[in-house]
Amino acid sequence: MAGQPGLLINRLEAAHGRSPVLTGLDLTVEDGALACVLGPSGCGKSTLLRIVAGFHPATGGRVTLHGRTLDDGRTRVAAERRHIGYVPQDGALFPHLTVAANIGFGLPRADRRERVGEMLDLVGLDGLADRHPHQLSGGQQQRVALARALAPRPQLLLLDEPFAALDAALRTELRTEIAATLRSAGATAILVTHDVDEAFAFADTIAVMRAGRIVQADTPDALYHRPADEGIARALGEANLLLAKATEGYATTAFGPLPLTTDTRWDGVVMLRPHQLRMTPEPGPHTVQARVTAHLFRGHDHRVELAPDPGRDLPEHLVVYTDAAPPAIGTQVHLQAQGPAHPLRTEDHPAQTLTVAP
Ligand SMILES: Nc1ncnc2c1ncn2[C@@H]1O[C@H](COP(=O)(O)OP(=O)(O)OP(=O)(O)O)[C@@H](O)[C@H]1O
Repeated sequence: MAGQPGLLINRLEAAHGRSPVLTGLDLTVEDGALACVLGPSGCGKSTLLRIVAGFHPATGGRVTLHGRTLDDGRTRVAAERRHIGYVPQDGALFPHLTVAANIGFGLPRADRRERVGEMLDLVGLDGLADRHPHQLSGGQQQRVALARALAPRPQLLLLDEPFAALDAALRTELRTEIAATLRSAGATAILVTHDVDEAFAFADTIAVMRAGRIVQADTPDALYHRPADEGIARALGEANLLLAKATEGYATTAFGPLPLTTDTRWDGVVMLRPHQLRMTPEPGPHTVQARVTAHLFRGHDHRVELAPDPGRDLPEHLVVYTDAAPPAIGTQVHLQAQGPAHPLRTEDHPAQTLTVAP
């Protein structure tokens, strides 16, 4: 049932040989939710999925699916008895079997034909049932892999960077399409990726992973606008960090007083995302003068890098995203900030919360 915790992972620990990989990882995925674990290469994402799937043992903690303990570091339910589907990076289809036989593999004979038909329909591959994997495009192969994983009606589907081998355009198309397919099937799924765009396109919940732990899990919107620290802020996108002094109800910055995302009084660093800064030709109240140092057309917008005038407690570079064509490199402009600014812990500025408003 949607809203009920389907998968519960508590204090999970795991190692490869003597090297610890997961060091007390917590994650909850509600039934019917599409969750994404986002983290850099090597942080332990695949290991996490492999433990949930039953291919790798936990050394501590607990993995529970619908109240049933799958692994508590001592006893483990066998992978084939977990009712969990797994789609690896390369799809791993059986090369000598047709598409239909790949999807129907392991299904009870009685409803195999019907279920294969449903799955082909779901992933939009009607008419390709008799082909072999080598006669399919990369995207079609991944759709077959998804259909094969969904065919036995798993309680949970695990996707390990399933779009990594595809080119950029196909990746974008397929991740949106597969998210829609999973939603229409009411599936509960976890996708692991190091690609933030993929996480945004796919997930209801993003869990940011760092060095064997989940450091923050929330909706994409909440994570983007209210990350807990600088590392999480940068994992979700570009960020402008400013020094701020706490004032009643506001943070005083080089851009003047800005409202905060929380009702905390905050002395330290605050974050503004690039779309919260605006370039104007004329100075105005609380504007900061800056010189355009670089710009990049990205199709949907322009990314502009600017060097603010020194001596204002600002970073060397600020980043602005704008729909309008940017001024030439070297042009002096004035920057205006739009709140709310978000208080952020950073390594250099472990900022202090002064008081929390009642
Ligand atoms: N079979 C293995 N034997 C020994 N060490 C391993 C093994 N598999 C993974 N590791 C190590 O465990 C750590 C986590 O690996 P894992 O594959 O889980 O990370 P990941 O976040 O999925 O990385 P990527 O995004 O590159 O796939 C890495 O340091 C890796 O080198």
